[in-house]
Formats: sequence, C-alpha cells, structure tokens
Amino acid sequence: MRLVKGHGTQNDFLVLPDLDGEVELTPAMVRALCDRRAGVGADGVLRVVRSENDPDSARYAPDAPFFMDYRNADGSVAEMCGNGVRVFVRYLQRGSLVEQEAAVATRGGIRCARAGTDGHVAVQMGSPRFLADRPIATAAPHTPLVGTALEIPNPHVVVALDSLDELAALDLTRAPVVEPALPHGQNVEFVVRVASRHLRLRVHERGVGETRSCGTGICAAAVAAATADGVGADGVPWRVDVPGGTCTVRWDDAGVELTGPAVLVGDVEVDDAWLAAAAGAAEIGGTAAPARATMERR
Ligand SMILES: N[C@@H](CCC[C@H](N)C(=O)O)C(=O)O
Repeated sequence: MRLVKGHGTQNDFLVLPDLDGEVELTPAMVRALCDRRAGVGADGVLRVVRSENDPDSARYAPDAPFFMDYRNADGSVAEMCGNGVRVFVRYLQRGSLVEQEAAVATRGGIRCARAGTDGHVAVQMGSPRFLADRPIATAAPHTPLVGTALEIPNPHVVVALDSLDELAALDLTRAPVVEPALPHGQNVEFVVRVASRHLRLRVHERGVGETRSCGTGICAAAVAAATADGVGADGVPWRVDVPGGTCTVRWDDAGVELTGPAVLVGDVEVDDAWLAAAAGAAEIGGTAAPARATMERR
C-alpha cells in the first residue's frame, strides 16, 4: 500500500489514495498504520476517494469530486478535520487532480478550499452551532472549569485558562473529564489569551489524544473567544498559536474561514503482509473504536 505522509501545523496524517473506492479500510488497519512505534505513525488517515465511489459521499458528486474519508488514530470516523482538509487539498493539487480551488466532500458536508502560493490553504469551515450545555471540564492539575460547547461540525468544549503557565502545566496524557459529556464525545481545547485577537491553545482530541494542533478546535476557540468578547462574526482575523504552529481564523456572516500551512512530507510504501498481520493482531488484541453508529460504515 502506498501512502503519503503530510501535516498541517504538525497535526499529521497518512493520505491513502483510493480513487476507485476499493480499499476496505478497517479500524484495525488505521490503528496499525497510526501506531507511532509499531506502525508508520500519525494522528489520522485521510482516504482519498472519488465522491461517486463511496456511499457516504455519492450525494456530493459532482459538486465536490473528491471525498475526504477521515479516520482518527483509534480507527473512529469524524465529521471533519480542519488541518487534514488542507493536507488533502495539497495532495490533490500535487497530483493535478485540482487546481488552486477545490470543493471537498466530508462527513460534515462540502468544504471549499483555496490553496495559496505561500504553502497555506484557506478553508471555508461552515458556521458554528453553540450547544446549550455548559459542561465542566477537569484536567490535572487544575480545578474544574466551565467550558463552552459547540459544533463546527465536530463537537468541541473550549475552556479558558488564565495564564501560559497554567497551559504549560496541563496534563493531557489522559482525556479531560467532561460533565456532562457531549452525546458523541468531544475534543477539548484549553485556551489562553495572549493579546487582542491572539490565542494560544492545547488540545486533547477525541479518538487521538493530545495533538500538536486541531483545525476545527482552533476555529472553535476563536469563535468562543469572539463570542465572549461580544464581537462575534465581525470578519476580523484571529491568530491562534498551537504547539505545532499558527493558523488564522476569520468569522463573518458567511461562516468561519481557517487558513494555515499544509505540508506533504513524502511517500511511504507499506508492506501489505505487515499491514494484514498487524491489523489482524490489532483486531484480536485491541479495543474496538468507539461506535458512532450514524457515521460508521466500514
Ligand atoms: N485534527 C482535526 C480533527 C480530527 C477529528 C477529531 N479528532 C474528532 O474526532 O472530532 C482537525 O484538524 O480539525
């Protein structure tokens, strides 16, 4: 199997070309590939399929010709991936499958993206939906804090911290405890204000663990901060720093736009026999990926 390794602000992915939709990508295969010691290593897999060749995306063809079938490192599926979609577009561009602009089908709907000449890609991320709950999030060593819950369309809980020292001290080796948990789980962002319209965050991702960046999480943090400030969707850019780099978010009446880098690192040739054996072992010994029945297909 041939893959391409890429990352967006160090949120890293394995791009799996499968234009005809012939690969039966199981959760165990994803776990084996993403394993950072025994596999290739990544936060997730981006399967590239022509939209008409996958039942999850056929309805988007021909408006969005390619489907980004996103899988978390634990094998679960998710609605969208803000960093992944930039890498996905860069991959399509490299293969001359699209030009500067691309409409990408995702489980969260169609996302339009524009690749710049500076290595950055801007993506229309849709509009956020605030949830009524104000969950309490707890991560050591801090006391429980009230968060803001929103979907974009992935579920996020955004928690404000007071200082960069507090952010640095966070233990995200375990998932923060969120009560009440969102119905399909959540990504949790801990955010500090660095300056006006400038945030810094760390994130614990559903289905992955702590990552160096999360594009939908970056958008969720900027939207939550803009709302708390009372400026809302005024179209003025927010700078958001993450451990893996920096992205820019603009929120206006048309929705949220995320801009950031997308890097293709190189090609990876995976031994098919190894993958079959590793995925078989993971199937037997591993825990099943959390079921999200509405999205799970394979
Ligand atoms: N890293 C992604 C989000 C990936 C999905 C997330 N873990 C979830 O399950 O919702 C991003 O850049 O947005």
